[in-house]
Amino acid sequence: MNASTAPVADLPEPRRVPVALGDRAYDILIGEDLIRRTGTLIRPVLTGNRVIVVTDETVAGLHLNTLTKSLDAAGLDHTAIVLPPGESTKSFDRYAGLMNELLALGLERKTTILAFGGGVIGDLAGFAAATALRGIPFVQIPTTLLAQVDSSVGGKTAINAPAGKNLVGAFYQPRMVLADTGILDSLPRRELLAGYAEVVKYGALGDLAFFEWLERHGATLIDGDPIDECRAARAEAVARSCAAKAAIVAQDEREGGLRALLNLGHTFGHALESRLGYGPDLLHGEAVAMGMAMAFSLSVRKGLCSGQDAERLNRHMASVGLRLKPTDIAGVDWDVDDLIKRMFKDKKVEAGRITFILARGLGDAFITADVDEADLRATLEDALAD
Ligand SMILES: NC(=O)c1ccc[n+]([C@@H]2O[C@H](COP(=O)([O-])OP(=O)(O)OC[C@H]3O[C@@H](n4cnc5c(N)ncnc54)[C@H](O)[C@@H]3O)[C@@H](O)[C@H]2O)c1
Ligand SMILES: O=C(O)C(=O)C[C@@H](O)[C@H](O)[C@H](O)COP(=O)(O)O
Ligand SMILES: [Zn+2]
Repeated sequence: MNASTAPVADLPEPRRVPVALGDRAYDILIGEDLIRRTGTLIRPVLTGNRVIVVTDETVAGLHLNTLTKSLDAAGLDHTAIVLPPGESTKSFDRYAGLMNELLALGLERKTTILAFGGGVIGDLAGFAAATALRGIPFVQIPTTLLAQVDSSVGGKTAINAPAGKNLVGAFYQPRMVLADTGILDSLPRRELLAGYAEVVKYGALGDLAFFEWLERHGATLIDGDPIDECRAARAEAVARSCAAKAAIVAQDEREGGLRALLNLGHTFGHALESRLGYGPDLLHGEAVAMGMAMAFSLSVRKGLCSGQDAERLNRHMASVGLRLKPTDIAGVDWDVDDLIKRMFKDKKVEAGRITFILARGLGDAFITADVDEADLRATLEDALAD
């Protein structure tokens, strides 16, 4: 019997990846058909009987009914707040609107927020949970590949500011993460690809064997053919990515050092996103792919990494359809000085120096502030050349 029609009682146990954070520890549950079981699965981490689902219009249209049925079946009292989809929802205005709606619903300290959507919903609803009544519990139910492999794990919550990406936020851990890999079937290819960039990031930053696995299975994972292999590859990629992220977060929850490795590609990528005003022309994951290409290019320029490794990374990303250069986006007048200014808004700037994540090779990234402006400028000029 196909898993999606099997009685809930007959469904296999999800895989569990623990995030070992002492009194803030939690599990990431990964598998198919978890949305249908949400009520039962989250029960052990709820402190009360009431949940408020925060989601976006697209996810609500496709999947909210399945989720609310499972909450009903578990006897939970629930309400949903539905926001517009897209990066522009991670804004001061939407945050204020969401907080007012939550407060109007009369939430209490034992009310749990369920962040049901991609990284935008997870980051915004997580920040709302961190700040409502000085912190109420929340559960991440990520529905994009990007959110399942990255944003739902580790407790970074934030909104964007005109000055830069994720500049207003909090470290605030969820009580549980429920990653239903079957829900990725409805995700558009462009969004899958954007999430795939963050998957490649784990291989590129610290796990050459995982990168090699992605070279073999990436196309199947994205294109869904054959379907059984695709499902297995998606579940494996989510589990390996979550395990990689959990291992780093458990050692450095608040990015005192090591965690900055997870920012590979982001110092460049965030500057590109902010230049485009967080609009639909450049998704976060797409910016990360371009940013990783630039980070490796800078590493090669500094004589740290072989050109072959940088080419191999780019070849793999291009082979699945990821764009590698900002100039692949039509109609943007890029400016090197403007991008450098934006890079100085990065949260990793220390004593006026940008911190970079560079690489000695595939699977061997490291953190450094030792970059000359001339090398940075030349890297950006190269990336912006046609
Ligand atoms: N907190 C972190 O550690 C962290 C990590 C990585 C990225 N992020 C943030 O995550 C955000 C990007 O997240 P994203 O890529 O998930 O984008 P997103 O939340 O905008 O979702 C992408 C699109 O897919 C739609 N969608 C979601 N699930 C769907 C489904 N199952 N079927 C069909 N459509 C679906 C959404 O409505 C949206 O239009 C960025 O703001 C980024 O900064 C945060
Ligand atoms: O979890 C982390 O740490 C990351 O850096 C993951 C990134 O993929 C993510 O985009 C994160 O939001 C970027 O962090 P920021 O601190 O640069 O905003
Ligand atoms: Zn990211």
